[in-house]
Amino acid sequence: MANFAKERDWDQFHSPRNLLLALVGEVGELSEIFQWKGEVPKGLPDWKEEEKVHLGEELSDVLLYLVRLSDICGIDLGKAALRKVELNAIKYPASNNNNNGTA
Ligand SMILES: Nc1ccn([C@H]2C[C@H](O)[C@@H](COP(=O)(O)OP(=O)(O)OP(=O)(O)O)O2)c(=O)n1
Repeated sequence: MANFAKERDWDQFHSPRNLLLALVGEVGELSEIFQWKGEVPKGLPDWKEEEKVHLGEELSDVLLYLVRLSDICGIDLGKAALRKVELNAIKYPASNNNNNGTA
């Protein structure tokens, strides 16, 4: 993403705030795919191939803007995410199976 922006002289647009707004916009586009459908089964067995391709595109847009936002903010997202998984494991021990994550 850093190379992609540099090659197009887009660093000027990729400020933290702009990237956050772009990310939220793509989350909106992702939400539109599920809008009005009601609950859908895991694996989306009834979806057409083109709908799944579209879903993959919107998921990717969210991921790419998230990665770029993290980079531009000087956050090592891989490292931060692994640390967060460790923190989650401490907060929600596997032995405590009555805790569904809402407490
Ligand atoms: N200033 C920009 C514009 C685009 N992109 C990249 C990141 C996203 O992966 C994708 C977003 O492109 P679009 O804004 O064209 O959005 P869509 O692909 O969702 O197109 P549309 O909104 O027409 O569905 O391109 C980027 O990094 N910086």
